[in-house]
Amino acid sequence: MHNDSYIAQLDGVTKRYGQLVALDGIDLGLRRGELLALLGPNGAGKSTAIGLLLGLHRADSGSVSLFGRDPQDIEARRRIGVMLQSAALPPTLKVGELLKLTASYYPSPRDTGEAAAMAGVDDLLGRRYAALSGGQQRRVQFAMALCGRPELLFLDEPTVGMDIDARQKLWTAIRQLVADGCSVVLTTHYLEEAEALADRVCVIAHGKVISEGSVDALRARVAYRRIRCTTSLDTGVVAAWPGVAECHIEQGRMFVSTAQPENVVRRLLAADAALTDLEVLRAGLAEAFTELTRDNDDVPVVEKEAA
Ligand SMILES: Nc1ncnc2c1ncn2[C@@H]1O[C@H](COP(=O)(O)OP(=O)(O)OP(=O)(O)O)[C@@H](O)[C@H]1O
Repeated sequence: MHNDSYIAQLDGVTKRYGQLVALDGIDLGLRRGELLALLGPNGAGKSTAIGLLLGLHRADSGSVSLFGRDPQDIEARRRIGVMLQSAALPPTLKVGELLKLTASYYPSPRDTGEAAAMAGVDDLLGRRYAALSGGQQRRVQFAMALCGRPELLFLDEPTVGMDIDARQKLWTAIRQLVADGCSVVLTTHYLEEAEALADRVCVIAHGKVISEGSVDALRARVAYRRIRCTTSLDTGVVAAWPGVAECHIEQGRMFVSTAQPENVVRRLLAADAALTDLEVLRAGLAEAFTELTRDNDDVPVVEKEAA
């Protein structure tokens, strides 16, 4: 059902490409001022969801709205900034020219120098876009997304190809934008990115939302804890203990996954009096994601009846 508190919404949306059902009656809403991360395996439907909200595709059924309007409405489109996975940009233009051109499409654009500084590309303004590295091009695309002073930013895998420093700087810029009231829809395969930035996470698999909530709420759905320690015990022996789901050695330390951490810790200490560096860790988003999507693997996406 349409909800006025959402600034972007998919309401019972189905989208097919031929017989392939990319989105299967999906409901998705974004509230003003929040950063919503869309997670999901390859082909889950994340980019299709964004494409519908941008008016690039039309839904086969259900309704799509952007600021309460049709996403193809120019009034709605002027309020957004977009960074898609692939951008075909005129190769001969310099970065400064690209930013000026982008800003010219908007009624009250951001100063291009400010957009460039926010994206960390102020030293690239005189360079030809086509001659930049992949990571530099991504940062320029981010600067372009900021040119219109957007109220809502769509970032589709924004940090792919960026080095650690560039990624950290982009995260800082995104946090600042959200602190200033900008809403963000982010897709990412880097779970630490969602963990670092998202107010809310929506896990999509096979065109459906399979889980939704805060990072903490998703983590809490995972019963397992991770025990980490330095021990001479054999992984095969520990793996066979009751309640142990998995056991391996990483960089000289043993990692044990278990839903019964107290019992396993007692047994570890009893079995190895020389055990050190003991830590019990809660599950990360990575474990939650793996657990959530595991049951959805290998489900065919093709609808039984042709559209
Ligand atoms: N233009 C298209 N024509 C045909 N099929 C498409 C098209 N675009 C997407 N699909 C299919 O729709 C499904 C959803 O694709 P989509 O790109 O939305 O997934 P995604 O979650 O963004 O994946 P990724 O993480 O790989 O980017 C996939 O099975 C994909 O092959």
